[in-house]
Amino acid sequence: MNAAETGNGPIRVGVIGGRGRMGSEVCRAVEAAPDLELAAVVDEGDSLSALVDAGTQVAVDFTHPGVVLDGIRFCVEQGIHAVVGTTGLDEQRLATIRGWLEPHPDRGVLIAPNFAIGAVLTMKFAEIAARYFESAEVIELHHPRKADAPSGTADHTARVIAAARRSAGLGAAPDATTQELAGARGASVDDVRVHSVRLAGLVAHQEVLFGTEGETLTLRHDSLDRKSFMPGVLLGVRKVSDLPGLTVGIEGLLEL
Ligand SMILES: NC(=O)c1ccc[n+]([C@@H]2O[C@H](COP(=O)([O-])OP(=O)(O)OC[C@H]3O[C@@H](n4cnc5c(N)ncnc54)[C@H](O)[C@@H]3O)[C@@H](O)[C@H]2O)c1
Ligand SMILES: O=C(O)C1=N[C@H](C(=O)O)CCC1
Repeated sequence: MNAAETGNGPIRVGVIGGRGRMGSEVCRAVEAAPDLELAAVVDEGDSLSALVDAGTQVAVDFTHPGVVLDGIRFCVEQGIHAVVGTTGLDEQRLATIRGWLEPHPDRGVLIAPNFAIGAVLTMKFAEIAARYFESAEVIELHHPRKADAPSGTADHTARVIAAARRSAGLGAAPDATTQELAGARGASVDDVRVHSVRLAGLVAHQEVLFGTEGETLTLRHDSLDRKSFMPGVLLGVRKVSDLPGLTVGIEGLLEL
């Protein structure tokens, strides 16, 4: 059987970054699922060929923005479907992945900035709300060992809001700031301000603030434990072989 086919038995899953915070949680979740089998665990210093040697059908990647493309390319070339949670994959990098997939129409790569159902819903609600408010800003709050800022989720949320504002014909949000200490107004992602907090004790949290004359709306999501990401990751592992090509986000799998 081609590795890209998952067949009827348990799906053989390999985890890239399997000794990290997310990767080790994924290993536990896969081991606890009767329809999945943990075939390989790969981390820094290990060869990706261990995935092939172990007959991996679906690889899950939670590594680092600096190395994630290597794992995805390896999987596509070796006929292994990939479920990717690692952040830092901008439009240019997504285009590169689409290029790798072109000669391999049977392979699936699913990339999601956030696998937690509440975070996915927050982004959906933000998309709905965006057209009704003059102002929108995003605050993301994470543990201090996080490598990237802003978070992939905040970046995605800001872009979703910006697109909804554009299609509703909204211009720039009101802001009279002319004098600013560098960074005081956060980063501008597609003209939406994004603020990053790094605080010991946190896991992954986000607030989306909307405001207009006389009212505000705040959407808040909290991942209090990395277990919150596991149902989404396992859903991706089970579905990715039915999703040839590149899929971004799990909202389509949840039928939102
Ligand atoms: N999509 C989501 O729902 C979601 C949720 C949480 C975290 N993340 C993202 O997942 C990524 C990992 O987060 P984390 O908190 O688990 O980080 P972490 O630092 O705890 O884990 C990363 C692991 O990758 C390993 N690694 C580094 N280079 C490697 C290589 N070349 N080959 C194999 N393994 C390698 C590291 O040794 C480490 O064990 C980050 O980009 C983070 O933003 C996404
Ligand atoms: O802990 C992290 O790192 C997280 N990264 C993702 C992001 O950047 O949005 C998802 C939430 C947790």
